[in-house]
Amino acid sequence: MASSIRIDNVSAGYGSVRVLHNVSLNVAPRETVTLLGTNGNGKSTLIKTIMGVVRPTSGRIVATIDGKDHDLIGKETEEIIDLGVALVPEGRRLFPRLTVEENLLLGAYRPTARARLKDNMAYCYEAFPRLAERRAQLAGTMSGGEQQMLALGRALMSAPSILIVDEPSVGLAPLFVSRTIDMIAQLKERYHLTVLMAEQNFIQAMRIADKGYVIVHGEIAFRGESPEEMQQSDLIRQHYLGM
Ligand SMILES: Nc1ncnc2c1ncn2[C@@H]1O[C@H](COP(=O)(O)OP(=O)(O)OP(=O)(O)O)[C@@H](O)[C@H]1O
Repeated sequence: MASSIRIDNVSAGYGSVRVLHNVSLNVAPRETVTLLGTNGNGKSTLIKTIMGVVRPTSGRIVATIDGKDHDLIGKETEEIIDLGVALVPEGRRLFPRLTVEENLLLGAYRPTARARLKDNMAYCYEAFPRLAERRAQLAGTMSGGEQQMLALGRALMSAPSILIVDEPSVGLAPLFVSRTIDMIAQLKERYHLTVLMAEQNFIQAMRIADKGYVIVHGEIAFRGESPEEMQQSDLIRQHYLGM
C-alpha cells in the first residue's frame, strides 16, 4: 500500500529564530513532489522538522503508511525511520573512510532494520549493482555520482515507503545531476515510493516531479499542480529560469 505525507500549518525554527511560517504541503501516494527554494529559505529546516530533528512550535505532520495515520510531531527520528520514512541528507553525509558496505550497514542500525538486514542489503544491491561491485571500496574514493548512489542506497536499507531527498544535485557535475535525478525516478517506480525532493535546480527537478512548491523566507510562496503550471509561474520564471 502506498504512503503519503501531509504537512499542515507548520511553524518551526531554532531557539527564538522562526524559520518556517505556517507551511502546508502534501505528497500524495506515489507522487514525486519537489520543494524549490534557494539557499537559506528553509528547505532543510522543513525536512529536519519532518524527520523529528527540529521540533515545530505549531502545526501537524501526518504520514499515512499502509492505510494508518501517524502523527510525526513528537516522535523521535528513529521511530520516524522505523515507520518507513527515509532521508538522503544534503551533502550525502557518508563516512569516507568506511567501505561501501559499511556505509550501507550504517543505514540499518535500527533493530527493526537489522532484523531484515540480509533482505535489505540484497534489495539495495539489486537496485544498484554498481554498489555490489564496489562493496569493498572506500566511500571517499568514489565519484560524486557514485557517492550519491551510495547515499540513496543507504536510505533504502531501512526499506522506506517515503523517501525524502535534500538537494541531491548539490556538488555534482551536470552529467551526474541528471543521472541522480533519473536514479530517484527509477527507485520510485521500482519500489513504489512516495518522494519529496528539495531542489534548487528547477529544470532537473521538474523532469521527474508531478508537482511542486516554492518556499521563500520560510513561507510557501507558490504551489503548482503540474510541471506546466510551475513553468508558467512568474516567480519560477524570474528566479529559476532567468526569464
Ligand atoms: N542550526 C541552526 N541554527 C540557527 N539557524 C539555522 C540553523 N540551521 C539553519 N538556520 C537558519 O534557518 C534558515 C533556513 O535554513 P535552511 O538550511 O533550512 O535553508 P535551505 O533552504 O535548506 O538552504 P540550504 O540550501 O542553504 O541548506 C537560514 O536563515 C539559516 O541560517
